Amino acid sequence: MTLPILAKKVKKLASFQLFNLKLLLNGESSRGFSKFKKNYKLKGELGRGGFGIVYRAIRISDELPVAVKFVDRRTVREWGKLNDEQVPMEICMLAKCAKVKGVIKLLDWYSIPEGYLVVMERPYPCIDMFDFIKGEQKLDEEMARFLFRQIVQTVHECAQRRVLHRDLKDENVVIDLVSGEIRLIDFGASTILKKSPYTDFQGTRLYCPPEWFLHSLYLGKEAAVWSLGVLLYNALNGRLPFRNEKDICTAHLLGPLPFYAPVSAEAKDLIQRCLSFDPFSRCTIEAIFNHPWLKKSSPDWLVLSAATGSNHKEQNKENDEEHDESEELEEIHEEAEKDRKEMEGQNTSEGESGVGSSASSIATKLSPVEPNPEPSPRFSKTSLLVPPSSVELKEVVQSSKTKSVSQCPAPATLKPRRIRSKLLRAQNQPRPTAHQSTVLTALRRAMSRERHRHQAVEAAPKA
Ligand SMILES: Nc1ncnc2c1ncn2[C@@H]1O[C@H](COP(=O)(O)OP(=O)(O)OP(=O)(O)O)[C@@H](O)[C@H]1O
Repeated sequence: MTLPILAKKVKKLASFQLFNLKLLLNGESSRGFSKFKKNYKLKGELGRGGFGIVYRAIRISDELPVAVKFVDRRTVREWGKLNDEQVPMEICMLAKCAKVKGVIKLLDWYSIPEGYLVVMERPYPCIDMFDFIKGEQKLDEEMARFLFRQIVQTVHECAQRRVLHRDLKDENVVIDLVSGEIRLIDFGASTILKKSPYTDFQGTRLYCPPEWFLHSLYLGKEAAVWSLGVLLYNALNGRLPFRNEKDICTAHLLGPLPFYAPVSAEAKDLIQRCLSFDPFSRCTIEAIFNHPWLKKSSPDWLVLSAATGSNHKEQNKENDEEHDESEELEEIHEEAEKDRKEMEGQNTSEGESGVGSSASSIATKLSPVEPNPEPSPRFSKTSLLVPPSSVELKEVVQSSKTKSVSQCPAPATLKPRRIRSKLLRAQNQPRPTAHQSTVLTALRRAMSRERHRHQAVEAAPKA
C-alpha cells in the first residue's frame, strides 16, 4: 500500500472514531436518547415504510399525542443543516415548513447512535388517505375536491419555501377525522426546490413522471404536478392509473386514460392536464388552483364525512389491535434490524411503493404498446395506521360530536336534492349511525378501546 493511500485511510479511521465519540457523548446531550425518554413515552407502532418505523407516543408533560419516526442513519441519503447542525434533510425540510398549515408539525428531534428520532404532531383521531380511500373504495368528487384542494395548497406553500416533497401519495397524507384537515407527512425524500433538473429520485415509482424513466431527469414542480394527477386519479377511481413504468411511459399513446368510476368531464380534464406526458405542457400548480373543478365550493367536513361509507371494518379491526408498549431503545434496535433484513430481501423495481435513486433502463423494457388491461384495485401499502388512543383527546372528539351539523352553511354548488338529503339526514337524525359514517366508526372504535382499557385497569388486582 502506498504512503498517500495509507495516510488517507488513517485519516478516515480517525474521523470515523471522532464521529463515534460524538455520538456516544450525544447520548448525554440535550438531543440524546436519555432526554427523549424523559420527555416522551412510546406506546406502540403506528406505521412503517421503506425507510423507518413510526411509533405512537405521548409527550409526558401534557399527554399530547405525538408520532415518533425512527430514521436509520444508514438510510439517510441527503443531509441538510439546521442551526448549524448536520441533520437528515427530512428534519431540515420539516423545520422549513413549520408555518405551513398542511404540513405535519415537527415538535422535536433527537440523535441516537443508530439514527434519529423525529417527533411530530399526531392528529387524533386520524387516518391516512390510503386507508380512507380503501375504506370508501373510491371517493366521491366532493370529498376528493375537499381533500385535494388542501393538498395542492400545501404543495404550493412548500414550494414557496423552496421545499420539494418528492413523495406525494395517499399514504403520505394524514386526515384529521375531527376537522377534516390534512397533514402532509414523510419528508424522507424531500429536497430543496431548484429550477434546474434533478438527476436523483427516492420517491415512489408509480407516482413518478415518464421523463424520469426515459431521461433520468425531471423538474421539481412539474414532477410534483404529475404525482398530484396520479393521486387525484387514484382517489376518484380507487386504483392507480399506471401499473408499471412501461404504462407510465406509453399510456399517452393509447388515447385518453380509462376511468373506472363515473367521473365528471371537469375532473377528467384536470387529471389529464396533470398527467400530460410532456412536462412543458403539463399544467402548473397555479393552474390547478384555477381549474374549474377545483374552484367549485365544497361542503363542510361534517356534511362530507356524514356521507362516507362503512367499509372500514377490516382496517379498523386491524388497527384496534394494541401493540405492546415498548422498551423503547431495544425495540427500535430490533425493529431496525428486522426492517433492514426485509429491505435487503425485497425487489422493489416495479412495486407500487418501490423507491429508488436510479431510473431503470425503461427503453430496454419497452415492448410494443398493447392496450392496458384494467389495473386492479389497491389492497396493500407500505405502512399501516393504528388509530391512536388517548383519554384526554376523547374529550376533543366528544365536544366535536356535539357540534351541530345543521349549523354548517349549505354548499352553493350542491344539487338541490343532494343538499336536502344530506341536511335532512343531519337534522332529522342528529348523528348518522356509526354504520353510515366512516369517521364516526373510527371515533367510536377509538373511544371504545379507551373504555376497555380503563375497565381492564380497574379490574386488575391492586398490587
Ligand atoms: N405524524 C403522524 N401522524 C399520524 N400518522 C403518521 C404520522 N407519521 C407517520 N404516520 C403513519 O405512519 C406511516 C409511515 O410513515 P412515513 O411515511 O413517514 O414512513 P416511511 O418509512 O418514510 O414510509 P415510506 O416508505 O412510505 O416513505 C404513514 O403512512 C402514516 O400512516
